[in-house]
Amino acid sequence: MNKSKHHHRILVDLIRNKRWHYLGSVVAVSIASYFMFLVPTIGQVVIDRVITDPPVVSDSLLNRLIDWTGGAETLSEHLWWAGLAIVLTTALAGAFMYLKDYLAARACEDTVRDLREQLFAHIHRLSETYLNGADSGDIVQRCTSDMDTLRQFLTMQVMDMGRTVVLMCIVVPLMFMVSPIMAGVSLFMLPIVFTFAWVYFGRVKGLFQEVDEAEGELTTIVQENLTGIRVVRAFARQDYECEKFEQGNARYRDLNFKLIRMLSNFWASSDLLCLIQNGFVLVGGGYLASIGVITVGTYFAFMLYANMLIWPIRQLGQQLSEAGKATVAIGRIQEILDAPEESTSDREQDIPESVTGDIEFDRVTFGFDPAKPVLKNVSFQIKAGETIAIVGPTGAGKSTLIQLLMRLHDANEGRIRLGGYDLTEVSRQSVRRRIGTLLQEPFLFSRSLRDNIKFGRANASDAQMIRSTTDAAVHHTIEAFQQGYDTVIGERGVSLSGGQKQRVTLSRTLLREVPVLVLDDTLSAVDSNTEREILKALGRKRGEQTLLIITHRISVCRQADRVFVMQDGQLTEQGTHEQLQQVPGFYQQLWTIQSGQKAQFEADADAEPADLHRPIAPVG
Ligand SMILES: Nc1ncnc2c1ncn2[C@@H]1O[C@H](COP(=O)(O)OP(=O)(O)OP(=O)(O)O)[C@@H](O)[C@H]1O
Repeated sequence: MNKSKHHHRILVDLIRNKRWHYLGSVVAVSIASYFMFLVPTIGQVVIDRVITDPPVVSDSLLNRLIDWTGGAETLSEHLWWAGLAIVLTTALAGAFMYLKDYLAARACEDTVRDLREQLFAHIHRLSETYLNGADSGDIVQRCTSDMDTLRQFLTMQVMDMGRTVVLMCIVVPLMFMVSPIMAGVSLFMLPIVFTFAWVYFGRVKGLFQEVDEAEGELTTIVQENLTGIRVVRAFARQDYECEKFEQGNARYRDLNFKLIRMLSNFWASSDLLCLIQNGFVLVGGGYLASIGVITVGTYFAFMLYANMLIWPIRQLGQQLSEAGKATVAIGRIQEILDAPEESTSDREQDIPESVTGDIEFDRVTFGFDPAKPVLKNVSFQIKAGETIAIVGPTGAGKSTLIQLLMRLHDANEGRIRLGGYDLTEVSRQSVRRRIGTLLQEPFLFSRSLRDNIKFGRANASDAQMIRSTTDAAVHHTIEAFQQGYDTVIGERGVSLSGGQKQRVTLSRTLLREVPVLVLDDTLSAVDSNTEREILKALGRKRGEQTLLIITHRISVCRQADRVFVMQDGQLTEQGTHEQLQQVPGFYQQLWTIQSGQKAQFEADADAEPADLHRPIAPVG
């Protein structure tokens, strides 16, 4: 399908939901336009009947109204009636314009809100593969600045364009009915003004885009510097980053300056064109009135009609050519909406709350690129309540194994079962609700500690929350904060240390009381005392939950019922710590290195403290 047609269809679908509001605003603007047309007409009739000598009488509705109220004499005695009529008609035009603005704003804002919600919900359903490859800054830009471009287009430009078109459709035929020759004089510059604006803005469009891109680049620099400010400081690269920002900033200023210059040229030249049009009406109409082709009243009315149309037409040229910007924005939004969601099937049901923590991998093979498997024919069974430590070199596939268990991806081959349920036959959401995970990188929201901890179980009581923070060895730390659990933590929890963040996220996971708990290298960021406390707390729950701990530490493996060794996507060893340390292989090597390091550390610790201050013997 033609891409831009596809984009327009999305817009049409959204607008269709609010069609009555849009229709109402079109009706309102039509009525307002008619009243706006009526104002000069009242002036025209008054001039022709009361001021002109001899009076000019036509068969119009207004003339008949004057006759009905007592004729021109009565009107000249009560000229304020005409003034009042003009005020009332203007007020009615204003009221209908207000109604049109109200209905249109409601419709447009609702349309954009619907689209925003649709987009946000879709982002939550996007596939893991898409999210892994996506640039989050770009997605944020599409959800905010592109959405705003679209909002402005719908709420302002479309409405103004619609108003101009309706005005033209109503006023132009009426002008021709009043005086075809004056209509010709008043309108002949209109196509020129429109074309000038259209062509000019078509040419400036590229510059608009350049300004947008320069602004985007500047935003990216600021965003990156804020996120990575500690790295910049650590490498003492502030000057370099400031210089980079200055370059981008200067480019942005230069482009904006160029744009403003070009726009000033446009406004000045188009003003001139519009004034030439007014001049034609002034001179041409005056001449036609002087030779009696039109009445003085008609001359007066057309001076106002011409002004009513020429300025909006100038804007219309600009708006139409700028509509391209909105088309680009909706195209970019549509690209996200078209991105693949996590797959679901009709057979999927929710896994029951009471599911046990038995896990089975049955000849599972998986690769992000199926041609290059990351997990190769992995099989194992874990009984509910077992504690399993998973070790292996970096990149062996340990985290990927957990991602498959959580159905972030589906296996290319083989079956994975949780509590006997084949994961492909149950909904992803329900699987994730039954597994508590602690990721390598702790993430906290910029909310209070209470909100963060209760994130996975909003209805938990404070007592339950405190039990989980105590288990995670962080309760006393939180209590020491001035506002305790109500302490609001900065973006990504910057006011907490790495270990504290890790423990808060652990308490958040512990609070969920799920049959399976996964710690993905979580303990590496805490000191050995905290590790011991956490393991002790987890030990108290031993047998209640299946616990999978990805780790590099033998001290953790010793506490596990079994140890799995992953190497190059395969499960190469499994058994208890005691069994595996006897078998030559990866685990034995790990144990040898770490127990050797421990022995060395203990020997150093036992050494005479004076040794540290022993004078260094001269070399040679
Ligand atoms: N999203 C992804 N897309 C493509 N390849 C990936 C992706 N995530 C991981 N990989 C690759 O899959 C392999 C296994 O990665 P995984 O994160 O499972 O290793 P790991 O054993 O957990 O390593 P570590 O101990 O360093 O965390 C690696 O070669 C990695 O490069």
